[in-house]
Order: sequence, then C-alpha cells, then structure tokens
Amino acid sequence: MSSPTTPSAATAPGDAAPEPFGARLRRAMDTRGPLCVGLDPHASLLTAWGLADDPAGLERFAMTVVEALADRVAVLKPQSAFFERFGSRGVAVLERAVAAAREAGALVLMDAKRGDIGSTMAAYAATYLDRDAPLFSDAVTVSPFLGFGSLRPALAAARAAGSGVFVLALTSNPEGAEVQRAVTPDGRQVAQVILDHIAEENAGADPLGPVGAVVGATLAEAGVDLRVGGPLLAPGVGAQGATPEDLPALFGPALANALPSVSRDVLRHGPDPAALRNAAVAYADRVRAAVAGAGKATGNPLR
Ligand SMILES: O=C(O)c1cc(=O)[nH]c(=O)n1[C@@H]1O[C@H](COP(=O)(O)O)[C@@H](O)[C@H]1O
Repeated sequence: MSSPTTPSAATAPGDAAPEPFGARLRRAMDTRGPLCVGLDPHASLLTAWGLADDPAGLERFAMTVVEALADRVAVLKPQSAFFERFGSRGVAVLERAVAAAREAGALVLMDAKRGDIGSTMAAYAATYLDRDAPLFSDAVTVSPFLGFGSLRPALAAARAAGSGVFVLALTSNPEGAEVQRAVTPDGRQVAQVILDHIAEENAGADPLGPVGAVVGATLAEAGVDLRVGGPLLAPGVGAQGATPEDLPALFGPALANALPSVSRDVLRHGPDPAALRNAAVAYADRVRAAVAGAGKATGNPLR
C-alpha cells in the first residue's frame, strides 16, 4: 500500500470499452494491498475530530479521509446512510467525496445495501452504476433478500459500466444468521444459494468476476463454499472484533480474494492525515502478512 497508483481509471487510453471491475480491483489489491477502508462519518467521530455534526463538519471529515487515503488504499467504502441523514446537503457531500476519491485513484465501493423488486432495482442501478450519474461508483453493495433474480438490473448495469456489485451473503452481525443460515428445501443454506448464484455470474471471468460477496470477518467459520470467482468483502475487522489474523481460517482456499474492510478502527485516528495513513498502512501490512503466512503454511501461493 505504499506506491500511489491509479487503479480506478475504468477506461484504458484509446479503448472505448470500460476495463472490467474485477481486473481493476485485482490490480488495486495487488499494488496497494488488499484493504478497504470505510468512510463512515458517525456523529461521535465528527465530535471526536472537533467537528460540528452538520453538513460542513461532514464535508471536512469526508474530504480529510479522501485526501489522506484515496491515493493509497485499494478501496474506499462510503456508507451512504451517514451522508443521507443530512438530506440533500449530505448527499451533495457524498457526490463530491466519491468524485474526489476516484480522481485520487481509489476504487469507490458505495455501501448502500440496496434491494427491491427488479423494476425499482433498475432505478438503484441508474443511481450508482450509470457512468453519467452524480453518484456513479466503481461498485455498490446490494441485498439479495428479495430473491437473487431481483438484482438482475444491477448486475447488467455493472457489466455495462465496468463496475461491480457486492451481494450480501453472510453478514458480520450476529442477527444475520437466522436468515442467512436457514436451510432451503434442497438442503443448502440461504447463504450458499446466494454464493452459488454469484459463482454462476462470475463463471469464466479472470482474474475476478464483477460480482462480489459480503462475508463478515467476524464469523467463527464459513460453513459454505466461498469460491465464487469474485471478491469477498469482509467487513467487521476492528471495531466489531475481527482481526486480519482471523482471515486465513475463515476464508481458506478463497483467501486471495478476500478484501477486509475497516471503518471506525482507522477513522478514530483522525483528523491527523498522517495518523489516518499510518493506521490504514498498518492494517494493509497485517493483511498482507496474514495472506502470505497462510500461503507458506499450505504451500499454496494463494493467488
Ligand atoms: O456491506 C458492508 O459493508 C457491511 C456488511 C456487513 O456484513 N457488516 C458491516 O459492518 N458492513 C458495513 O461495514 C462497516 C463496518 O464499520 P466498522 O465496524 O466501523 O468497521 C459499516 O459501514 C457497516 O454498514
């Protein structure tokens, strides 16, 4: 995570077709380190940073994080709710933060967790995955609990734009299990059904498909097959108790595609940009070491 690079550029010079998200993400993870930092402007963090809990404080917070980290972390993940709570002025800050982060070379994963019937999903897709939309992002989180098929408009829009979609599968919160671990009539867990759909979407993609899964780093065990051919966003590192060292046991043969995500445990180091950077670099280094250590232990290069 040392050398500032520009993996977010979706279109290669002289090439009209956008470069697929999976290729851009793989490059970003390899060059910058496999880490996502969440941009979650909690009211308590604004206060701790000496900022007012208002749109001006929000803008200062968001831009400080973007300026400190977007030229070196692989992925920045703004959590939309923390911006939406300020209404249109908060959404305007989100637009500026997304544009500035992409400009600085980070891939922006919009954490919006959208999910609805297909025709409404198409509007969400237009919001985040249309290249001309004010909130256009490199990827967006979506919820499959109205049925995986309801996500089709987002999956199609992502492919067309060279963007990605991260589908909730096994979330980091303990309450998720009652739905996600439920067993379907064919004997699979709901989470496995979702993961199987994702794998189908990514079939044949190299190095990574555009459809990721969200798998909480807090889980004691996976209990499902995580080899979906796409990235595995792993929130829950830091404030929710998971560590980079937990990742090899949880992800097993899918470890190379894991993208751990940390929000509060990096953000609490602000507003000093150097302290924010050091916290992110330390996490990226620990993830790299955990992945490399697992590769040595198994004789598998985990690539
Ligand atoms: O999709 C997510 O990012 C997500 C999925 C999940 O299972 N658990 C989870 O915590 N998240 C998000 O990841 C972030 C975690 O923040 P911290 O606990 O502060 O690191 C929040 O923005 C959550 O909304």
